[in-house]
Amino acid sequence: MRRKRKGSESDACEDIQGRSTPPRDHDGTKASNLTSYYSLEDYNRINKRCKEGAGDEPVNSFKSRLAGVATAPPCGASSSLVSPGRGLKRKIGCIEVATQTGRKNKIEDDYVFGATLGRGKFGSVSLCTSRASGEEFACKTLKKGEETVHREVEIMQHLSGHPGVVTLHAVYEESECFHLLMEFCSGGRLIDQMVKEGQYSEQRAANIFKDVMLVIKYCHEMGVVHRDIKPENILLATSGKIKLADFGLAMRVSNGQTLSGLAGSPAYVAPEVLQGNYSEKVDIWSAGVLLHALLAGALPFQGDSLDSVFEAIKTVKLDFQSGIWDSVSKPARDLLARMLTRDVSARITADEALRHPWILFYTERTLRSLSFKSKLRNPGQASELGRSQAVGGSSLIERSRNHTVLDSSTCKSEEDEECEFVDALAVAISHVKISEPKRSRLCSPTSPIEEQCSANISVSTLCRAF
Ligand SMILES: Nc1ncnc2c1ncn2[C@@H]1O[C@H](COP(=O)(O)OP(=O)(O)OP(=O)(O)O)[C@@H](O)[C@H]1O
Repeated sequence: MRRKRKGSESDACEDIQGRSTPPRDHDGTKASNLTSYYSLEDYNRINKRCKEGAGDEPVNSFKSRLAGVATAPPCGASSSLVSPGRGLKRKIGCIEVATQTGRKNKIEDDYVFGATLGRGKFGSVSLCTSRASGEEFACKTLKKGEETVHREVEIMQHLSGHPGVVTLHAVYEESECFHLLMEFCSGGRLIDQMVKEGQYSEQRAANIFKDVMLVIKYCHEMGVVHRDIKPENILLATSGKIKLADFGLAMRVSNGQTLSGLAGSPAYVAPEVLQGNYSEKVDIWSAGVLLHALLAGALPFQGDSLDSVFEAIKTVKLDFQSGIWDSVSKPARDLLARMLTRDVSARITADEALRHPWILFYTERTLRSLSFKSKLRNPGQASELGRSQAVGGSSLIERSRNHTVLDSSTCKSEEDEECEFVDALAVAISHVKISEPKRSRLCSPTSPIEEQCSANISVSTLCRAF
């Protein structure tokens, strides 16, 4: 499975058993113990090694790398567990012509390498510029020998074309490595924006979240479970639109098939992953953690060590009724509760999340359609009306918190279609049942998590949280 990360295995072993201070990131800055510094595979492998004692098997042996490998069905007929020696060439047979073109050339013949954009577990990502067109790309260089490399390439190719997925343009093969030439996302990572900006307004959170759910829905429809949804893996295009990246842990599944094996990032991992048998719903849980972070400015499940984070994921009862949640609308909290439920069958699907009243209310299409109708009706008043609707939008949610329906007399005309539409939406939202999570969905209740009681989440809290 995944390669050994920074630091030695023995350091990590001590660290996991009694760590109170977070490890240092590759650039020397202190990383939070909730960053995804250790992947679950690292944890699984290190824990196993801690139990078995050092020296049982070489760290990078195939078996040790498989310690965290999901026993998912293979990625298409061509991706069954072939011997690594057969390499990408065999796999590339299922990859479209466009990505094969580079294989004949050396990447340096076609592109000039620039600054390093980031480093991950598998390798580094650099900016590179096309010699022919001057166009910029991101190039991920991966050392050979990892089965996941093949899977990542194949899945990226399988998903390429969707506006929410980082496009894979070409793959160059060298004796030691593969270069994945991808679209360059100049806006950086969502996590960095979140740390900088802190808590998001509901409207902003809903718009980002909707795009995330659209791409998750697409992945699931395409039979792909990402397994590592987190803001570190959500990049921003120049346009500001989100792009899902890093398919290194993604797996293809066919209808009804389940996955097993520890995979993901600790703070975002679904409880059923820790239990060992799971489905695409794990992406919904992780997206719920992301939504929590956007709205509250902090992660829902925290702890001083990986074990305590996992314990929180399995047992903490989230309390959306007080503290910071007083200033968050009930529909938003309702959506969160439906995503962060431990009862997998009760957890909503990506499609259901996209049809949730909170998303419908806040997202661009709804607001744009209102404003468009206004323009058609009364061009002179269009912008004014658009403004008042946008303002009315937040008060509407505000009112729905108190189960009050927008009073149509506040609008200019009773027959005004926009008012009817807004009212209908208000009714829908005010009828959203914000039920307490069912007892059966919860593990033994513990005290509500601390950050939910803190109304003022500062950037420093965020830095710690992430
Ligand atoms: N298309 C891209 N455009 C711009 N930057 C990118 C792009 N792809 C990756 N990066 C940068 O490189 C970093 C590492 O990339 P990526 O997450 O794909 O690698 P990885 O080895 O799989 O990482 P991880 O350790 O998180 O699993 C990203 O966090 C991001 O900062």
